[in-house]
Amino acid sequence: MSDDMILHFSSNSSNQSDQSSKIAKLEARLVGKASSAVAAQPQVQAQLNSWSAPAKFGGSLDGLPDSLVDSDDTDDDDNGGAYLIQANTQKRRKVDEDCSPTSVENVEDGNISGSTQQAAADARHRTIEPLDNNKLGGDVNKRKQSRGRATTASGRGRGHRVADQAKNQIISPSNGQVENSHHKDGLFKEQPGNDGHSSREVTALEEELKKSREEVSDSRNKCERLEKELKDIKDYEQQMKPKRMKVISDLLISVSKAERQEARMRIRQDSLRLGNVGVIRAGTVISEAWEDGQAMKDINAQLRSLLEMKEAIERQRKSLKKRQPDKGEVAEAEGGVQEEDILMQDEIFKSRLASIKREEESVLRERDRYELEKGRLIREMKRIRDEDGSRFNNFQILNHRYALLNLLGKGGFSEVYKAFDLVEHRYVACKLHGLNAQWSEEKKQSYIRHAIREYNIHKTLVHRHIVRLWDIFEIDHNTFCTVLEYCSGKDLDAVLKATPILPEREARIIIVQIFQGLVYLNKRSQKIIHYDLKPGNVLFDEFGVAKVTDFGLSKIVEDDVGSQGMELTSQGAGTYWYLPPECFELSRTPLISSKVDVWSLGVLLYQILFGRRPFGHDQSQERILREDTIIKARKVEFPSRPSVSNEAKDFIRRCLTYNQADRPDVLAIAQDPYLNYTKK
Ligand SMILES: Nc1ncnc2c1ncn2[C@@H]1O[C@H](COP(=O)(O)OP(=O)(O)OP(=O)(O)O)[C@@H](O)[C@H]1O
Repeated sequence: MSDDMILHFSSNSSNQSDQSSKIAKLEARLVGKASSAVAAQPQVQAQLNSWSAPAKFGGSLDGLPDSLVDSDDTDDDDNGGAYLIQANTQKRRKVDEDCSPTSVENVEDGNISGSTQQAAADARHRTIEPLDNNKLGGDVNKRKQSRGRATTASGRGRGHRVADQAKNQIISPSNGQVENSHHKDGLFKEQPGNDGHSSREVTALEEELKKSREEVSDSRNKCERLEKELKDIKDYEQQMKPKRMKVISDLLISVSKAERQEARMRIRQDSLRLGNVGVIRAGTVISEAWEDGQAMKDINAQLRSLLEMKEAIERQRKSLKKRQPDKGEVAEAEGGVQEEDILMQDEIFKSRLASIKREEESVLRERDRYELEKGRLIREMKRIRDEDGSRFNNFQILNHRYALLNLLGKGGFSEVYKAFDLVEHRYVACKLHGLNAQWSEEKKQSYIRHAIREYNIHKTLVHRHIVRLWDIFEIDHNTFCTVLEYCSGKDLDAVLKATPILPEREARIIIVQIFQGLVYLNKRSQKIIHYDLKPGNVLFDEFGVAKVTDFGLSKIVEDDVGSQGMELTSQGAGTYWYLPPECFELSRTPLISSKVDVWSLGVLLYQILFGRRPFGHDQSQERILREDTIIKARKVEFPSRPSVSNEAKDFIRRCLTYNQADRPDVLAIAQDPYLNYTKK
């Protein structure tokens, strides 16, 4: 070992006073025996060989020159931090036991400096680090890297051989015991003062390790306990699920039963007031006819009596006129008094007729109100009759999750039930599509294809103003069900039947919402024409939000469609009052676009504002077709009452532009100021 190296060790010494005095002593000796230092070299080398051993345990070679650092010692890394600490602890304990003052003397005699001993203390100190920092693996790896770097820098010189030798002295892989004959020989000794300190440290570390082990074991137990608890809860949940479903559906069923009872009771009461369907026999023919209830009878009686009164007064007036004196009689009648009486009497009759007219108007208004109530009653009667005749009226649970409650209404080929989704816990509308058993297999397949097509279009639509379609499933060979977002408000058709004219403000906000839904349909990559916009296909939720439904006739606009639009292949379908002229063209296959929906909304707004449709209001579908009503609908006329803003009329005119090419499409009309709600 060179003097440099010895000096290097000296420079690594701590500031402990006893160590320092030893260093000073040793340095003095080294200076005095410069020549003997060379002779002493092999001995120092031997001692260093043994010294490097403890450094190995804690990876505490940092203080050593690069040439002494071993890059091949991967064993400790592989065994992991805990093993390393254990080995270190055992090693240190052994070192503590082996160290005695005598051996220190020997070291001094052998010209090793106190700094070497300090390096050993440093090494011990560093071996504690991994435990203190609680990151054993990381520290080991770091040291491994630093050792790797050191080797690259210095190459495998003499220091390497020293480290190799040290490595051989470190741990028996089988039991982690230190195998260093030098220790046994007492070559490596420690100061007595440090001895007590180290053993306290070791004890503390051992206790800490024990505690950590206990904590690990506790955590493991806790983990197992929690896993078991979780499993129990899951099992319990699984067990409870059907029970909970049963309780919820039982409650819903009892509420629905009460609602059914109430609905039937209300019908009975209203029937007494408004009327009922009676059976009329005419020979062998039995037919149904409406029989007015008491309130209607009273109103009609009132109207009749007013009419009779009116007629009586009219008769009186006529006879009064007959009694009017001629010129000769007037002269006889003392200055025309009789004439004045007649004039007065006529004035009294006129006044009475005017008051009868007012009364009559009031009764007629009341009768109109009753007529609306009667209409609602007739619809409710029909609903109840449909519900009673439905095969789904016994509160079935469909597809293991949809609890059918009460019938909402019946369409052409479907029944719509209010239902409760027992999985998502929300109300839904189950639309039950029944195929007619009499239909040919081909017709059934065509209907199913059509419904699946509708489902595929509708299911992708997610918008506030479009009714969501949640699910579809088969019930049996002839029936399948689509599950829709439930809209608890009425549909617009029912609203208009109850209140045929809405204030412009309310009408406008309904139309704006529908247009927003249409804009969504036209901004998708796959544009959609609804094609069947009418009051019955606009639903309201509980907050009055309008939503478009029924995509049964809707068309997907393919990408390659020209500017004129796509071909209308299903001509004849739809509700004629709401379809534009191009849909009735017979000379060629019509080309259609979103302008169809713009026209329909123009008709809808007109109807909401004026209580009637602009074209063919009183005509049947068949007559509209026969008389080319829509083909002739070149100009829209507005009634003088109710009064409606010019903006609304202009907007309707734009929607009802006869010429398809001049009519704006959905995205263009969406920019119209009438649909814009920003503050002016
Ligand atoms: N999602 C829904 N939420 C609440 N009620 C609904 C829903 N869908 C339909 N209804 C109601 O169910 C009834 C029947 O609906 P359906 O769509 O079958 O009628 P329709 O349009 O007259 O029939 P079709 O489309 O077969 O001609 C209507 O009164 C409608 O208001």
